Amino acid sequence: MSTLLDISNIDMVFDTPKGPFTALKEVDLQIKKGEFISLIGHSGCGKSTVLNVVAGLLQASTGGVILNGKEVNEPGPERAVVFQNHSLLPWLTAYQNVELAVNQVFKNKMSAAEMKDWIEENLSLVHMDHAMHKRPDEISGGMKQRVGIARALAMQPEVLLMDEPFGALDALTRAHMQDSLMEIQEKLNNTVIMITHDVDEAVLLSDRIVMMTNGPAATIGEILPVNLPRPRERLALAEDAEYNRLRSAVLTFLYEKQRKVENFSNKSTVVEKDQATDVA
Ligand SMILES: Nc1ncnc2c1ncn2[C@@H]1O[C@H](COP(=O)(O)OP(=O)(O)OP(=O)(O)O)[C@@H](O)[C@H]1O
Repeated sequence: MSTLLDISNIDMVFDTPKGPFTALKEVDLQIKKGEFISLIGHSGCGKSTVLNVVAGLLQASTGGVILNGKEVNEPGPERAVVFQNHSLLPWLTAYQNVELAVNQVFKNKMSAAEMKDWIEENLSLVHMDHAMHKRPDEISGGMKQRVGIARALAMQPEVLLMDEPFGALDALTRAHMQDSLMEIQEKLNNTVIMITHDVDEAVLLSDRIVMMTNGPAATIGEILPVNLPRPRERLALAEDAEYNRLRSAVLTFLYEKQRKVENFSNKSTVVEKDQATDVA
């Protein structure tokens, strides 16, 4: 299959008071339609910078991003972003938050009745149809993230960009959200780039895991294809030899090949291999 999104040889240099800072160096990645890509790497390596360049929120210093043959240089609804913190408008209901995005994209293309059906369809896809007339302060963190995902999906983006979408959720809610996302993915075959710090989440959800080296001048260190059959079921996978091999490969990359020395109160500490599966 041909490339949908071409992240072509990106360098990102930020101007800082101390002079130019090279955050990314020669980041090159081609993504096919329907692929689920995870970006993983230690804190500060440049994952959000990559995502922001694809979103059109940042302009690369060298190289660029091509989506469907067109260069990306500003934000657009064909690249919807889901952030860690839902970013819903607090005075609007779940329905109205999704409506705002749908209006932006489909105003002259759908009738009022079609728009209503479409909004409701997307809210039901994320299992939020029962609470669609509630405001963000009346629903849980997980529910807010569901609305954020519905809002992004309702724009029918060509690429869904997710920056640690479940990072602020408790483990159980997070597992539910991962299952929902796999279910949606199976139905819609979205093209997704997701930043995560969670090794299990990366293996469970991805077709490929893109592992980034530490900055400055961070780049793609290794790409791990995940060929586990779908649908994937977390309990069965816990015992699966291939799942565990992939999980170990990511951990080895992060904690051996890209071992990171942290400075806590003037004391150097190395984040050890078996400490956790959440990347520091
Ligand atoms: N606007 C900016 N100006 C200067 N430096 C920046 C800017 N944005 C990011 N950086 C630097 O670029 C590097 C990469 O940052 P980025 O936020 O992309 O990392 P990250 O991998 O997403 O981190 P985290 O996992 O902690 O969210 C960091 O060293 C950061 O301090």
